[in-house]
Formats: sequence, structure tokens, C-alpha cells
Amino acid sequence: MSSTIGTLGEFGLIARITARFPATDDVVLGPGDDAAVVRAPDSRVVATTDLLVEGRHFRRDWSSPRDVGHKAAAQNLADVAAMGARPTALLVGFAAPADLPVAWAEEFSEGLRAECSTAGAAVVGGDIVRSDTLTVAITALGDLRGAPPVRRDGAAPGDLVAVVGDLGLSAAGLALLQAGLADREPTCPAAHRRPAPPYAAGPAAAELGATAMIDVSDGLVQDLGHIAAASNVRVALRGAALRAPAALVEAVGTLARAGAPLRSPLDFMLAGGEDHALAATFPSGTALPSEWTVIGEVVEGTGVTVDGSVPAVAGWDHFG
Ligand SMILES: Nc1ncnc2c1ncn2[C@@H]1O[C@H](COP(=O)(O)OP(=O)(O)O)[C@@H](O)[C@H]1O
Ligand SMILES: Cc1ncc(C[n+]2csc(CCOP(=O)(O)OP(=O)(O)O)c2C)c(N)n1
Ligand SMILES: [Mg+2]
Ligand SMILES: [Mg+2]
Ligand SMILES: [Mg+2]
Repeated sequence: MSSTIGTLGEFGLIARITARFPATDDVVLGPGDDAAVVRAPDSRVVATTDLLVEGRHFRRDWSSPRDVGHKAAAQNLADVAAMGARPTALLVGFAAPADLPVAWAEEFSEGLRAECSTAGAAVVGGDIVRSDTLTVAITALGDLRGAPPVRRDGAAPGDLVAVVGDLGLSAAGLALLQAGLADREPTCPAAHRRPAPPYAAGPAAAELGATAMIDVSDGLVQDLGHIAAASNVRVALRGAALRAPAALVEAVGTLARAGAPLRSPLDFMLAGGEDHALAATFPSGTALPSEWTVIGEVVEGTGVTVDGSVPAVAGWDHFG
């Protein structure tokens, strides 16, 4: 029988987990003392937190522990990048039932470490408690390197709207998993299990003069709606600019043939969350690197439109 965290005990588990988290140059003191010490050369620290709850954010039969570690880190590190900052450190709240295998916690930690290393961050601490529901509460910190944060309220009429990263793949992957079709179309389920936020594009966007930015966690329309509301503008998207990748088109075909509720590739791109693409506004005329796609412009008004109409798609709302 595999050992569980209940038999290993809290401090045994802490020792097992913290041994996996090496320091980076940003870390003065890592896990093990009452608190970690992280360098803040700019003296302003970007801080963000997101919870993941089993059953709501992930399922252990759909995602490996490594996948959940990758996703938990990515969801938080993307918020740091969306401020235009470089992620530096992560803190991990881990609440789990006593019968959780130690290997699950270790593999999860390995996923966290690997995703942090992709983003250039380190795990510097956390907490462990017993709980009936497996829950992960992450806090991520970041460094603005002296630059001002890119907020949600800076978009102005005339700005262009652009996006970098995946759109719709995670939601299509979730739909395939829900329909029991994940084995037939593995690309989207893989994107659902391990989103790949374009971390470096966040600070790069800040340097390019981004006027507002957000990571797409709940759906493109809903998240751009936060920029529209905070900036008192309308975000006018062009549907033709949202070109669906082949994997999304194929996933939609497979879902349709299996009789799943009809959703077009564009629906997934407009409403699907959890890819953690970055959506930003830039002054018109900004020369954007090729990984960015211009998808519309900022105009006077309110809300988000696609080809002039309010789209009939909704993003994720935990209580919706
Ligand atoms: N329980 C809370 N207490 C304080 N602030 C919160 C709470 N929940 C959300 N917020 C804040 O509200 C804002 C929007 O939250 P959210 O939609 O979760 O953002 P994101 O999608 O980037 O994670 C963020 O600034 C977040 O820190
Ligand atoms: C088992 C399962 N069901 C449904 C979803 C879909 N889902 C859960 S949370 C979420 C939105 C993103 O999570 P949230 O907690 O809202 O993160 P935030 O927007 O705060 O970054 C989505 C699309 C999922 N990931 N897993
Ligand atoms: Mg959040
Ligand atoms: Mg966000
Ligand atoms: Mg959300």
C-alpha cells in the first residue's frame, strides 16, 4: 500500500515537499523559517492569490498531480505577468485529506516547481492542514523592475486590442473530458490540464506601452469586460481576427459528432477560460511582436462587442 500523508504526518510532509523547492536569485531565505524573504529591488511587490478546489477546478481522475501543480502555479503566475511584472515567488496553502497518498503531494509539488521554473519563480513557503476537500491556495509575488503596473483601467479610445497565448483550448479540453472523449483528441485536454501562459509577454507588453492588460481566466469577453468597465470604454472585437487553431476545430468536430451541445470554435475562443492568455490594449500604431494578434480596437462606449453586437456567450462565474 502506498504511504499516505496521514501516516507521514504534517512535518514529515513539509520536509518532503520543501526539499523540492530550490531558491532562485530573488530568494534571500526560502521555506523552513517562520516566513520567507524575497528580494524586492523595486520596493513594490506585485501580490496575487487564487484558490483551486477539487471538483471545481480539477478532478483527480482527469488530471495527474503534476498537472494540478502546473495549473495551480500557472493560474497565479499569469496574474503577475498580466500586471507587467516578472514572477518571483510562490506560497502554497495545501489542505488535504489524511488518506491522500504522499506521492500525490510530492508529484503536485514537482508540477509547481516545474511551472515556477518556466516562469522564473521559486516556491518560498506555504502551509499544510487536514481538510475533507483537497484545496490549494496559492499566492504569487512579482517584480515590476521599476516600471508602473499595467492596470485594467488604462484603455483609451483609439487603442488597439491584442492577445497572446491560447484561447478556447482549455475549455474545449474540459468539454472533451466531460464527454468522455479526451483520448480521441488529446491536444485540448492537455491544454486544459496544463495551461501555458505566455509569461514573458507580460513584462514585454509593459515595455511596449500597454495601456491595460488582463489574463484570460474566465473567458475573453468576460475578462475584456473588466478592462472595458474599469476604463469606461467599449472593447470592439473583430470575429474574423479570432482564427481558431486546428486542434480547436477538430475538438469541436469530435464534440458535435458525439452529440455534445453545439458550440462553435469562436464560442470557445470568446467564452472559454483557463488558458491564461494575455489580452492587452496598446496605443494605435504600436509595433507588436509577431506572437501578438490584433483582435479589435477600443472605442467610446461600454462593454464588449464582436462585429458590433454583444455576443451571446457567458464566461465563468463561480456562482452563475
Ligand atoms: N475574497 C477577496 N478578498 C479581497 N479581494 C478579493 C477577493 N476575491 C477577489 N478579490 C480581488 O478582486 C479582483 C478580481 O478577482 P478575480 O476575478 O478572482 O481576478 P483574477 O481572475 O485575476 O484572479 C482581484 O483584484 C482580487 O484580488
Ligand atoms: C472539474 C472542473 N469543472 C469545471 C472547470 C472549469 N472552471 C473551473 S474554475 C474556471 C474559471 C477560472 O477559475 P477562477 O477560480 O475563476 O480563477 P480566476 O478567474 O480567479 O483566475 C473554470 C473555467 C474545471 N476547471 N474543472
Ligand atoms: Mg482570482
Ligand atoms: Mg487574472
Ligand atoms: Mg474567475
